[in-house]
Amino acid sequence: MTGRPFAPDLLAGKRILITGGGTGLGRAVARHLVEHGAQVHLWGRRPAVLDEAAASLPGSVHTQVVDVRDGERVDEAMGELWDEHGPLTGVLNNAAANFIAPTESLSPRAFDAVSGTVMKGSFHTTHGAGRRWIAARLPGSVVSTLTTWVWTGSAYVVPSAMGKAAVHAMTMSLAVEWARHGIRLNAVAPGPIPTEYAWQMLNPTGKSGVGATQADQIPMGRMGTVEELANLTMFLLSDACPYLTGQTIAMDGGQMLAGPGTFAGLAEMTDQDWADARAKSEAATAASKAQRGGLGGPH
Ligand SMILES: CCCCC/C=C/C(=O)SCCNC(=O)CCNC(=O)[C@H](O)C(C)(C)COP(=O)(O)OP(=O)(O)OC[C@H]1O[C@@H](n2cnc3c(N)ncnc32)[C@H](O)[C@@H]1OP(=O)(O)O
Ligand SMILES: NC(=O)C1=CN([C@@H]2O[C@H](COP(=O)(O)OP(=O)(O)OC[C@H]3O[C@@H](n4cnc5c(N)ncnc54)[C@H](OP(=O)(O)O)[C@@H]3O)[C@@H](O)[C@H]2O)C=CC1
Repeated sequence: MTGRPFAPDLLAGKRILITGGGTGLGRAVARHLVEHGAQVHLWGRRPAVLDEAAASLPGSVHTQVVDVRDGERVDEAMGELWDEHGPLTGVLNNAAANFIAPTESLSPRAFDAVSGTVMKGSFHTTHGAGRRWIAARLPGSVVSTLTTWVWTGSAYVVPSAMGKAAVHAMTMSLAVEWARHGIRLNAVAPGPIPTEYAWQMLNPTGKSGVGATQADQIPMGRMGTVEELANLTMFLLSDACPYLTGQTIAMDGGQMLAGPGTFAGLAEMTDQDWADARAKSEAATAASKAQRGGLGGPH
């Protein structure tokens, strides 16, 4: 059980922007931020979705209609937010687009719709906050929600994997460039946490349910939870560890490390299976020893 490891005032005095905060994980994390004392701002493209999300959350929540691919609109909205409410203390780059498709079938617009939302959207938002923090000599914390595909790549979601890898590179690069300004950049890479919109894009039919959206090949035997993601995100957005920067933290129950090129599947073997395996390999060793003459084992 995850519980509530943090004090309710962990984020008191923080003002945090969540892009794509009207649905799914962004909206769920927003609730945890508010419940830990933060003022929260939600961006997305659909006014009704944002309004409904804001109304459902306790505490101080503001919304703006922003397409993060539009750099000029991002800067304008960031200026409005700063002028009306004051400086942000943190940004959560959560907005994303994605769908499964054979890469050879993608049009240029399809590639741009996904990669642009992730890569350009995260850059524009980070840049809009970062240049204001630097000008005002204020610290800041940027957290981006990525995927483990930044290390492994993934077939059939190539524009997303490319966009997320670019934001992983931005995280490492700006962590160094902006460290002297007190601005930190980190990222989280969750394994599957089912949400309505994402599953319509990633597992839309009865035949599309493979590893990435399933629990059966995850060593911990289950999906992640919103509470786990929210706790990790809050830790990174809080003042708990100001020395932490430039890191992308996988939170996937060991999924990425249990690839088909490893022996992870042996978790299915019973005690009898293991006894049989040992007997077979010991027999092979004995046969080998018999051919070694006087040469024994390790000394
Ligand atoms: C499981 C563990 C890891 C999970 C990691 C999760 C990653 C995620 O990011 S899930 C996030 C899912 N959420 C979303 O995608 C929300 C936002 N999505 C959208 O806005 C749409 O679904 C969008 C991605 C299609 C983009 O919409 P929009 O910007 O309005 O673009 P268009 O509808 O005009 O489409 C642009 C272009 O893309 C082509 N296209 C759309 N869908 C598909 C598809 N399924 N397959 C192939 N191509 C597609 C569309 O035809 C357009 O191209 P042109 O025809 O050349 O104009
Ligand atoms: N769910 C999962 O298992 C995992 C998710 N992730 C990541 O977590 C994040 C949230 O995903 P999830 O909640 O599942 O998916 P959702 O589809 O629910 O969230 C995506 C959000 O981004 C917004 N968005 C999309 N395009 C734009 C745009 N151009 N400008 C502004 N906002 C935009 C959408 O709102 P609107 O359409 O109204 O603009 C939506 O609210 C994403 O970054 C995803 O890659 C990572 C690993 C696993």
